[in-house]
Amino acid sequence: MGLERHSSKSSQSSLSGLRTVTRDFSQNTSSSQSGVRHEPYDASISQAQAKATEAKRQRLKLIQDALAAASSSNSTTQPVNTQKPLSESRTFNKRPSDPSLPFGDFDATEPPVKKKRELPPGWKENEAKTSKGVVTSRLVPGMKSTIIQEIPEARADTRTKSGKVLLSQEQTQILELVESGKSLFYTGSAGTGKSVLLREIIKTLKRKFGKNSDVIAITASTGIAACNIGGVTIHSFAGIGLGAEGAKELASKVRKNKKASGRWARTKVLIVDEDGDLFDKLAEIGSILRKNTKPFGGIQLIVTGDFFQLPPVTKGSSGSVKFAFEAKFWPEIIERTFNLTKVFRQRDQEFVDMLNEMRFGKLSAKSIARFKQLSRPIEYDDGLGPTELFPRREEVDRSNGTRLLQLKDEADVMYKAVDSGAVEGEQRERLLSNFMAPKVLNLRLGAQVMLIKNVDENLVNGSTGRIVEFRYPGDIDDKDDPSSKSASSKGSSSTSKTTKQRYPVVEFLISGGGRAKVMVTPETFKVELPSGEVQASRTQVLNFDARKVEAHPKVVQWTRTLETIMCEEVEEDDASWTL
Ligand SMILES: Nc1ncnc2c1ncn2[C@@H]1O[C@H](COP(=O)(O)OP(=O)(O)OP(=O)(O)O)[C@@H](O)[C@H]1O
Repeated sequence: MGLERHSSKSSQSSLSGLRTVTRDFSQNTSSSQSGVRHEPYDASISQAQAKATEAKRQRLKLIQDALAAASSSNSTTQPVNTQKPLSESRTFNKRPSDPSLPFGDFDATEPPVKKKRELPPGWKENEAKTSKGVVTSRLVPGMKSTIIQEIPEARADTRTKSGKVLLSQEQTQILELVESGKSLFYTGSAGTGKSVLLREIIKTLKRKFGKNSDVIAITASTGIAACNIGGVTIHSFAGIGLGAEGAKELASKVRKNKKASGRWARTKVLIVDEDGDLFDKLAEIGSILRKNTKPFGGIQLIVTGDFFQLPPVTKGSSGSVKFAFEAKFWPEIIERTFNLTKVFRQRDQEFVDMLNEMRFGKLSAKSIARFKQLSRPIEYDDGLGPTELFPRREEVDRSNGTRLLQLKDEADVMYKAVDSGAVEGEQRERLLSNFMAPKVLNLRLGAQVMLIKNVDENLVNGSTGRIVEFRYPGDIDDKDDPSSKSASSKGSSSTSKTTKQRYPVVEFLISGGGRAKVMVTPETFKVELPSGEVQASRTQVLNFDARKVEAHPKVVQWTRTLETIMCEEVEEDDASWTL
């Protein structure tokens, strides 16, 4: 069972005073009572029993009266009844007490009404605020007891019983400004709840516009980011393809596209998640198409993201970076810019400070020493080393190359990608250079590899494994080994048995434990227009993953201009704060 029983001091103390009265009904003499055993009649015994029963009844009546009096003078005292889940007996629980409970008519000669442990609809998770945080009680299906867990607010699920998110003050203020129609930008370091706030913004706007919620355009700069927020890429929304042409040219192109021009016409709020490059172009296109001189044609704009985490991709090594906040129209349209400061993800202030220093690219001597302390050889027992992340592709390639050379078995097996697409020449190369799949991939027996496309629920983008052999397609369908299969999302039929090429057979660690031996065959990666036209595609086998992380001096400078919302929430244990 993956659930622990937490019994923190505070939860115990709030239960003090709660007692269990065990009533023994085996002594019941009432003949009308079903289930009573009938003994042979003995008058003397019967008389004594009747006396004892009467005395007991009197005593219990006194107790009952005393309890009733206590109850009326203190409304938070709960009935002494063990039929209810523990959590319901907590004095801070605002749920009304169950009127069907036999408190007022307590009769020791009557067995208690057998009550099924029933929870009101929606009582899966009931939260009550205490001075220390949020108390969450869960009834775990299949378990008899209620798990009571005290979670500090910062770690608690953000949702209340009604499905509402408990936003912090700064998140709430931004949400209110959005609702009032302001165009704004908000950022914040990792874990400050940007995504949580964005989801609430989207929900609130959908409520605001009701049936007309198609006036809200939710976009992100990458497909993955768009997927996460239920949106589309900004390119797809705008209908500008690659967006390489000038604003006027793009506007006339969009005008010919009914769907795209319709989107521009009806949109009232545009949500942009981490986009920099296209800002001015889109601002102009919007104003041309909507015949409104304001940037974006007067559309309300909500921009979010963290420029420290993901600056715009530069064009070529000498290309200068242009952030959205440097755009010509930025000051004209973005009325307020905010920095979220409350960190929800980490509670350790020292760690938050270290991460924050790292974010700004300025580590103190103390933090450097602490990071060095953390450095140690990594132990792993699954035969797979930890994945290394590098900010630059060149560094990834260099590291992969070195690792390959360290493997003494066999020579490299080389895989050349097959490229195609509607665009050609330099433009296609530029598109392809952003792909995870490389043009040429060298592999070797024993190499550790990572899947870069989802195959099924166990083999997903990011699954790691080791090459155990190279084989020709068809050889892998080993009937004696059910774990063997082909890692093509289209199945092994996409590669002919007569192919001269051998492919790597990788032993992957699969989610939920276990391993699977898989032949990895070519997959196609592509960039498509909303119309479905493939701009560029590459068919290739495997490569490592790497995330680019860089701090940029322009962002450091600009961040100083952001507004922070002064909060009164100063609960010590709650969360950490950052600049
Ligand atoms: N108001 C809140 N109350 C409690 N927890 C919250 C709140 N807002 C966010 N969180 C929690 O904090 C964590 C980080 O939130 P989120 O992923 O939205 O941060 P982020 O700023 O988008 O992070 P990143 O920049 O790393 O993507 C999540 O576990 C989330 O549930």
